[in-house]
Amino acid sequence: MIRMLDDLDAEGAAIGVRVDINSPVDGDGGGLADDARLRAHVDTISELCERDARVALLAHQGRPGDEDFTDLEAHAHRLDTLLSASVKYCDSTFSADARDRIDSLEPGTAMLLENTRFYSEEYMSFDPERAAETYLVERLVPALDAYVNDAFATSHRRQPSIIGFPQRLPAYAGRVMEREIDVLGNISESPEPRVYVLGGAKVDDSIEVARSVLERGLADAVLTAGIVGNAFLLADGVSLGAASAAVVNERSHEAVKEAGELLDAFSHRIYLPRDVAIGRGEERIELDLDELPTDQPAMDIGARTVAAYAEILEDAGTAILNGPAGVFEDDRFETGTFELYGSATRAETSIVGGGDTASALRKLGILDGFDHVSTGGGAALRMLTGHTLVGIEALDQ
Ligand SMILES: Nc1ncnc2c1ncn2[C@@H]1O[C@H](COP(=O)(O)OP(=O)(O)OP(=O)(O)O)[C@@H](O)[C@H]1O
Ligand SMILES: O=C(O)[C@H](O)COP(=O)(O)O
Repeated sequence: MIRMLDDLDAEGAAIGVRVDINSPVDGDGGGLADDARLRAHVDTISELCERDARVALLAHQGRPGDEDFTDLEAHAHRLDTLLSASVKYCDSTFSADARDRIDSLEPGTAMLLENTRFYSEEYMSFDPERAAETYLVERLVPALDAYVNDAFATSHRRQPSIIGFPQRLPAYAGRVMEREIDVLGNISESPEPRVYVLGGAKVDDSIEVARSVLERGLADAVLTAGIVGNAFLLADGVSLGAASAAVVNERSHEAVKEAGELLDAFSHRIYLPRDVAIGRGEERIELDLDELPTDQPAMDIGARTVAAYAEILEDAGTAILNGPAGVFEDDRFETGTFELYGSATRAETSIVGGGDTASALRKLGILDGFDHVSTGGGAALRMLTGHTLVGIEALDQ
């Protein structure tokens, strides 16, 4: 059974709370370019502070070697502004100083510990038992009374801060985690017909999702768009042109073959774009499939595809969407995503996963129309295929 915050005796307790505030950062100076993930955790942190807990926040930012691999000072300042309780910053994660500062936290206040991935163990994969023996867990456990996992978006990772602490401390799901489990953990119970829209650039991941939901009978229809749609068109023998084929092949060598296998097995449940949009100079030009190939890459789905997909989505019991329909960052190619996702909001229930997708919808101003916008990318995709996550399993004590 997974225990929730309601089960936690918070008053005066030192609570380690794992959050996922991994965010886009500004190139210069390491400021935050988007604080949506920080806002998502406000409920959990505020509630614990209001209940007089002493909150030690654990989080990562970026991956070692990447430009967004930064310290968490800016995150702490932003959380301090977002919350009515005070949030301090500690520039180490489990040093003696960090432990002393946890010990002297005032009830009703929080402190963000340094980027967990500054320590190499946190960027490795462990079994839960081994994760519980890492330095991070060993050193912090004596300073903590309980652990809360609110980092749904990282809970597919076998990392110590996710799966180690529940081996050693009473463990609870935070409010973000609770909401995500409620919606994504019961996907097979959601209203039918269930329609998955798979767009974006992660062709291999999306094909894997398509395979899984079709084989498990979770999907009544899979609508393809973005580079994923182009891979399916190529697999169906449509001659898109060398430029589009190169974009697909750059992403994956196996995609067209695997998409072809899925089409052989499930052709009646997989839907392909009927037209595409390309750029010529400043202009957007839509081409039907019989007007192809073209020397320009297909950057969006066209109006005929949007209309056909909208009919299916508006009748859906559940619409589950991941990945934009086109290169939404370019004004000429945002309409496919805007129209397609707009029609999905008219389904009985609409669920969106994927960080880029959420930021596309925020840019297009249609994010509020969805019933559930997951904080997770890879984690949400895994749940949407009917699997659980190691971090959630670890909470099941
Ligand atoms: N036809 C296309 N050609 C080139 N790029 C495309 C096309 N369609 C969509 N994209 C690109 O796909 C990217 C987003 O895809 P991605 O699969 O990463 O989304 P996501 O699942 O929401 O993200 P994440 O899982 O990282 O949170 C966007 O940058 C968009 O420009
Ligand atoms: O952004 C995410 O999907 C999560 O924060 C996990 O990050 P990771 O893919 O670097 O483990």
